[in-house]
Amino acid sequence: MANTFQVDLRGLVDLLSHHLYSSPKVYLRELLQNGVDAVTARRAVEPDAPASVRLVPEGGTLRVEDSGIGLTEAEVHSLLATIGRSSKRDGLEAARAEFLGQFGIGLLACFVVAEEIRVVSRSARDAEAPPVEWRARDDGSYTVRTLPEDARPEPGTTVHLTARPGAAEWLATDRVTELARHYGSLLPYDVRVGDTPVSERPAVWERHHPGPAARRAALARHCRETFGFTPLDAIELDVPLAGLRGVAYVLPSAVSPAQRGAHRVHLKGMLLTERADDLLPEWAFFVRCVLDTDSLRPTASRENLYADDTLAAVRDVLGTRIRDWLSELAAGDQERLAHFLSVHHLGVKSLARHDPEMFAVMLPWLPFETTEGHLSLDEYARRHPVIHYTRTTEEFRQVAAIAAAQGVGVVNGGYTYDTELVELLPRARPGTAVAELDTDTVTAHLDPVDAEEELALTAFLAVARATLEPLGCDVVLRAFQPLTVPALHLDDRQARHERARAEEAEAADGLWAGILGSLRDSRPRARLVLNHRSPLVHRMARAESEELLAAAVEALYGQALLMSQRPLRPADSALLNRAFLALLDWAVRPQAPSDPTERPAGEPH
Ligand SMILES: Nc1ncnc2c1ncn2[C@@H]1O[C@H](COP(=O)(O)OP(=O)(O)OP(=O)(O)O)[C@@H](O)[C@H]1O
Repeated sequence: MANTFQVDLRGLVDLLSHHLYSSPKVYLRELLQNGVDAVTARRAVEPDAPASVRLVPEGGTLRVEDSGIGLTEAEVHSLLATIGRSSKRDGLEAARAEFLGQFGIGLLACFVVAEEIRVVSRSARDAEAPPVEWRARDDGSYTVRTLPEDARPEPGTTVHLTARPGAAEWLATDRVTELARHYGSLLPYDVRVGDTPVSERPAVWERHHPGPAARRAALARHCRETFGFTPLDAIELDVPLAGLRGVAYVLPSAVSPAQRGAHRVHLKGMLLTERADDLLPEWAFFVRCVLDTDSLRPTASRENLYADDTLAAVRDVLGTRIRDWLSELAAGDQERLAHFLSVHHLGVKSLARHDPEMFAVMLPWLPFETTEGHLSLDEYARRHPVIHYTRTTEEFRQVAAIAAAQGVGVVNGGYTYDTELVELLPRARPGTAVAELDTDTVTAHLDPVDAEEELALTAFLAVARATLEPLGCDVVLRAFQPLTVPALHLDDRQARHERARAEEAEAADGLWAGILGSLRDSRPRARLVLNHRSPLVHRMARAESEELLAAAVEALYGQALLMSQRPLRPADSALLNRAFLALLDWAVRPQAPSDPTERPAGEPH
């Protein structure tokens, strides 16, 4: 046997009125919306009918009067008293699109602030129908009665709210005015609180301005009032197919790409949400939009947009519009573009990753850190047949100065998106070559040292190799600029990764240790490149004490490691400590006394 659900009315009313919405303030939006929809419905059959919604707050009560379609007694029973029933859903899709409401639950939001809702209505459709009164309490009970003719002579509806204890502030004049302006500033009808108009139509983007400069100033003012910042620029949005108009304001300072924009969306004039975060593609995080549309659908709480195909299509169109604006800047107003990029290059880079056309358009303008300063990749490609890049900033810092001194240009790919973009370059600019900079490339660009000269340093090199062997570091001799750098520590990311893996496996167990032992020699190793042009290296090579030499080599290794800005392993820190103390000791150690009778100071006679 099929049964039907039992509904606990009190629980349902509580759920819909208290838990669906994020704040009590939405009660006012629901009332405004019902009034506006009722006027729309009446004008559909009676185009010249008055179109007004008036809110009258008075000592803990609020009255909302509209000149809309009104209701008959039968409609009151069917529409007001049936949760989930809506007159706005029954018609054709096209007629439905005219209304703001659709779910049949909006009126219940009033129970957040009121303990009783009283509706007095008179139908515009049926001239014979008397006024009717519906009184509902938050326990789910209601009464209906007809009223005498003069209780409401004109068609339309009046909703009376009586504040629940503790909620009177929501019905106070100031609050009602503030909320009515907040939600209703773009509504198409005459909306007033008392006698004060709420509407600010036409919207700033629909107004006529004497010239482009005046228009720009008006938009900037609007942005300050709406969002509290002066925009870098205003991108006008006009998508007739989606019945959408508005503005995207460009933020004057950089924001994190992860922070999704909070956009203001009006639906047929009514403010739907101030926090729409799905309206634009992710990369467009550098703008804040305000717009009015009649095609997007709200969620039931009406505080966000329903993620349907229309929203996806609108997102694409708005993304294209912002992209076109960027291309227009690149083609016509490079000063403004440069200013924009100095703040938002990260957003544009993010966009360029997935948009080859945008990448090509922006290539002459997007800045990258290179060994020759901040340059565009186009400029850089003109100077260097091969664009070398590092994947991390740390690698860049390590080799940049040295590579630059040898004439090898390097781009720092360590910043967000940069490696990805450099790797895309050959596609956007066929004929350019890019290559990741590795230790072999760097070493290959350092001048080899004459065999004879190297031979003269054999003893020194042997001590250096023996000293650094336990640290897994090879020693090679090269000649390079600048002279002030005595040694260079080179260590590929990949090499480090391999080594860490091998060390880990080695520590694991006997079987692995055996297998890996046979591979030990093939492990990639770090490299200390000694600079044959460095006077310091030569002085070290002449040191007579092997003990001093070993300490000096360790110090050189430690200094090169510090210069590479890489995190130190415990063994490296220990070595630095040891080398520093050894050199200190050497420096302050008393020289061998020339006169055997001379005693070091402080020693007792
Ligand atoms: N001021 C009004 N004038 C005429 N009819 C009204 C008025 N307010 C409400 N109604 C009728 O009551 C029905 C239910 O209203 P309610 O606000 O609960 O839902 P809705 O507006 O249809 O949809 P939503 O839940 O999306 O707001 C409406 O569909 C409408 O037919």
